Amino acid sequence: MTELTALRERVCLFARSLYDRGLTHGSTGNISVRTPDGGLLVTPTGSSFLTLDPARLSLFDGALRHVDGDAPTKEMPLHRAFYDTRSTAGAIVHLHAAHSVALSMMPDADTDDFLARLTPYPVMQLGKVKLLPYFMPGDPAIGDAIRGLAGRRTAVMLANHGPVVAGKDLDAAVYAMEELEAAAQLALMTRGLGPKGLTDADVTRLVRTFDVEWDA
Ligand SMILES: O=C(CO)COP(=O)(O)O
Ligand SMILES: [Zn+2]
Repeated sequence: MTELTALRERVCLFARSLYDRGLTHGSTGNISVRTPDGGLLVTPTGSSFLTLDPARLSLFDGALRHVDGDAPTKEMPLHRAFYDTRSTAGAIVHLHAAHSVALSMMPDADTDDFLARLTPYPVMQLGKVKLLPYFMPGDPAIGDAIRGLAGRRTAVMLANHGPVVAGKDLDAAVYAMEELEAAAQLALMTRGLGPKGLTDADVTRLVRTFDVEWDA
């Protein structure tokens, strides 16, 4: 099996797993991943994570021209913006994950630091998550907003829509996305109950120990 064939299957495996756990639904969500030759493998627009066909994923060459497979996600501007501003990005995952979306609509949401610091892994895998305003799905302005962050954030939350996470590879992007959604769920579960979160000293230690990119 070639590296590209294995990557096609891994995209579909993760997509199916995310779908099966209700982390996105219907034909929502999209994934892109760098190919060994510097191109991209992207989930097709209108496709469901339940039934992705590895052979029909959209393939882009190193010059990011569409060369094979179905038409790509309409969120290409968003994916491109992350790759253009974060040289370390090897994969991008976007979902319509319910707890994150619910938290994005709270009137007191912190737009610069979306997730309360309740547990260590979101700090370690996401750093600070920026809450961006609502845009229509597919609006190129989402890409402009991500470019405006100049590569300082690994994850953004699109208000009333869904999270987007960049990772060094597909596994890292998926795991970090799972942390984002789990952290949003914990924030909602403990909302109004005065949970004892991590201290600033705990966060500083995590950032230093795990070499977290921290946009102060
Ligand atoms: O989540 C989505 C839009 O934001 C899904 O769109 P696509 O089917 O074009 O990937
Ligand atoms: Zn979406």
